[in-house]
Amino acid sequence: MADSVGVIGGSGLGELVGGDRRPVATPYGEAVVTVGELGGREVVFIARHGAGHTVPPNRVNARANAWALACLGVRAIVSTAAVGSLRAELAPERFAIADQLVDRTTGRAGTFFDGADGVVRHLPFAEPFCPELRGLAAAAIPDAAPAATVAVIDGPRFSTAAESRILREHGVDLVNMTLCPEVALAAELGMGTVALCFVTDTDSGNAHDDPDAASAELVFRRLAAAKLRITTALERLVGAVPDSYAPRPTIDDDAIRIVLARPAVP
Ligand SMILES: CSC[C@H]1O[C@H](OP(=O)(O)O)[C@H](O)[C@@H]1O
Ligand SMILES: Nc1ncnc2[nH]cnc12
Repeated sequence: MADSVGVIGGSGLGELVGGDRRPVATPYGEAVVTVGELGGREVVFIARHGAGHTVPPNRVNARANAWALACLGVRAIVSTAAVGSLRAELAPERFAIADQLVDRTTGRAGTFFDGADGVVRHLPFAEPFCPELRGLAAAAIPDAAPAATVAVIDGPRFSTAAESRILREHGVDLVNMTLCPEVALAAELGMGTVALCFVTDTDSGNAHDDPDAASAELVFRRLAAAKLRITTALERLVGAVPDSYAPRPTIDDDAIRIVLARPAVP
């Protein structure tokens, strides 16, 4: 049987597939998954912020989520991310496929290889997202910008105008609060990721009275209005992942096996 595709739903996608939500105990605490169907195939769905957006970005248990998906046999992860845009050409309501990350988060548990049991590995991360999955996404969602550099900030507050300007001057296209360390943790467990970004706002805005400047109210309103578009794009992308999909080798299998054998805590 084909491997399930993992789907991590971001803001606005607390519920996506029918099926029972069930807790999975992991060494890092509980993950909540729903095994269901999307795009004609079995998916393991995780709502990043919980079903009712009760988990803020700085408290997402990304290690528990990645560990649960890997244990359930997932090899490809398709995620969604609401993003603020720093570029006029990436206007609100556009899709973009992330290809680079700038990690501006602090203090998040960002690795499975923290040396606790003597297993130390260093993830190659020049290409944080899986090129094969990005190519599939670009073909499946032709109106999406095919590449974008995303800076990930701690949140939950949005950026100041100065922070936003500095990111833009440093070549960043989009801003988000959750893709780090999620993408690296998935790669550490041998899973490939593609992130479908949906532009909800212009971050701190292009003028002091920019109506597209970020606010949670605006982000949720735009996500709600676009839910069908986002779900349809996800279905296409999930349906495009071939049964033969094999992630790029990242960390050696022995080390991954050791991480996945760690005892779950109830
Ligand atoms: C609700 S405003 C900010 C919130 O939206 C994004 O979430 P996600 O990446 O899960 O789609 C952003 O990262 C923040 O968590
Ligand atoms: N402007 C922004 N900054 C960070 N995360 C976001 N998610 C949606 N819009 C955002």
